[in-house]
Amino acid sequence: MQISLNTSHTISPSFNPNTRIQMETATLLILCLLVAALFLFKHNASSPLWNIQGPKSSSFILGHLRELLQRPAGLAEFEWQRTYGDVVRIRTSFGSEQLVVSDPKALQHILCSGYKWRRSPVRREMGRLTSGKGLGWADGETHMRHRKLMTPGFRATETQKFLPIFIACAEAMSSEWKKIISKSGDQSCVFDLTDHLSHATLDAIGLAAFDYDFGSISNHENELAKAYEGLTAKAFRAPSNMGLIMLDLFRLIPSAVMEFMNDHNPRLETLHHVAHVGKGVAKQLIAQKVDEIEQGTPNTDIYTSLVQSNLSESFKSRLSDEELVAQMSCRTLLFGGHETTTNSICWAAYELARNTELQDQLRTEIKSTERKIADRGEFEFTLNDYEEMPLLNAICKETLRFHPIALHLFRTANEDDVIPLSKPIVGKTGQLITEIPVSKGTRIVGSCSAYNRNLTIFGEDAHEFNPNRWLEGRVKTENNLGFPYANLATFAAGARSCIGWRFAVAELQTFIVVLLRNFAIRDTPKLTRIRRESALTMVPAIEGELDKGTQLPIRVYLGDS
Ligand code: HEM
Repeated sequence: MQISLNTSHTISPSFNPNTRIQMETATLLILCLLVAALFLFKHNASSPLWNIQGPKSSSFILGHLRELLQRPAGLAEFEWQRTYGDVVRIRTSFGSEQLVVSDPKALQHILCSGYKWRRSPVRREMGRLTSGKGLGWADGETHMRHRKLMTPGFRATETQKFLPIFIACAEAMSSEWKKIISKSGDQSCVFDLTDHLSHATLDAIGLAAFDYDFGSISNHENELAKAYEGLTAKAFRAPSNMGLIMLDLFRLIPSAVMEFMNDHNPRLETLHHVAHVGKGVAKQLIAQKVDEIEQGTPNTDIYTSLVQSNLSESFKSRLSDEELVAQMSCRTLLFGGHETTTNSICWAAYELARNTELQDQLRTEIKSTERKIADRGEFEFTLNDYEEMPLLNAICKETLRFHPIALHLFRTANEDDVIPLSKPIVGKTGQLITEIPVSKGTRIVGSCSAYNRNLTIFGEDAHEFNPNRWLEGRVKTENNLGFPYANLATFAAGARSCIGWRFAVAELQTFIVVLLRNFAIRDTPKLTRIRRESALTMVPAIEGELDKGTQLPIRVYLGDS
């Protein structure tokens, strides 16, 4: 996840107080960075990680940051994993070091250690920028308090209640498509799925999480929906080299200074605007929910559940109004639950569009389940029906394995620790290393994409998209290391694992079912140039057209052929 920190904007010659604040901020920043670089240089001279192997870096200033964050998603990690094993030492800015970890036991140890390993300060700051001081920002005790209050809204029983919303949103998008296709003359149209799905999933999260109707499938005028339009493309994109260095060194700057600089950074105006509009809507919603609860007519949305559990907590454990507002703003629920599902559905559609045989097999499974539902006198799918559809589940699992949209989990050791390994790695001295002692402050990046290609767990063909591995029972799940879904790292694990994973899986299942019962989807020539781009989430883009942002052009036919 990166914030674009392009520094090429021009400074107006006319003096004004804002300009002075910006210049002072820039000077302060440069000074801080110089001191930081000097500190790092001295600090890294004697590293306890000296025996861990990793690639040579061609740049002292940038280390491997470009390979990790500017190349197509996952490629560098796959190469490093193949060459050096499941723990690799890389360089970041000014010779600093970081471990890239895809070893299952090591990841489980780090992610499930309570708060022994913390989210990095820069990632927390991103959480604050996108959602205020909500769950994504909170740490330690505060995080535990936020998480406890939010959990009831995400249980399996709640997810079942959201299914009609997901179906309605997917059907509304399909109706729009049918209208457009019927006017086209040849029974088919090319749709950019990133755009259409983004509207449909925004409506779904709005209704399920807040009982708030963005109505964005048919109407693009809602202020909050407009603020969200293309947010990832506008605010988050692959950072420049300078952006990479600053992101890496920000960890050495006191958080109050970092917050001040970001709050006054005109480049982050889009995020400030979204936060401002989101806060206004959140305040209205809190008042409405409290009112409904007091009248004895509470809704079933996630936010009502949060306000309800908050009211029932002892005063000391309650969230403040500011914290409740933060849960509503973008990252916490809207961001957490919008772009993530949009892109996962896109990747499933991409795979299905390129494999018509698989698509036909799945359509047969959908039709046979529809007959079963009709036989019991009902009309719509339930979570149980999805559960009993082996191919649907295999495709969802394989999509989430092969295309994990949250690529990296950044963590910093909060105390000295020893990381255990599932499989020894060979040290620089040729010795086998079975555990890695690390000191407080050690930084790791957990690689979801590399873990999800682990040959021992997922099979020798782990680098191929093949749903059959799940149908044939070839995936090792018996030693599940705490990952919430299918032994995949896609939703992380432990105290900070994805709170919305059930929601995400049910929404993915629903959109696939509704798409295939209404349409046949097919490849377009541009799909041969698809690139997995690392923005805030892993998004589809077209090689040679990266400046156009996210794109997934798919040909859609009415009916099933
Ligand atoms: C396919 C879809 C999704 C994927 C792959 C995904 C993945 C993740 C991952 C990897 C994390 C941990 C990030 C870290 O610790 O650095 C996370 C956290 C989170 N996710 Fe998701 N997510 C998805 C959908 C959702 C949905 C639908 C919601 C809400 C409706 C949601 C809400 C959250 C929240 C609130 C957190 C922060 C949890 C905490 O810090 O305690 N996510 N997600």
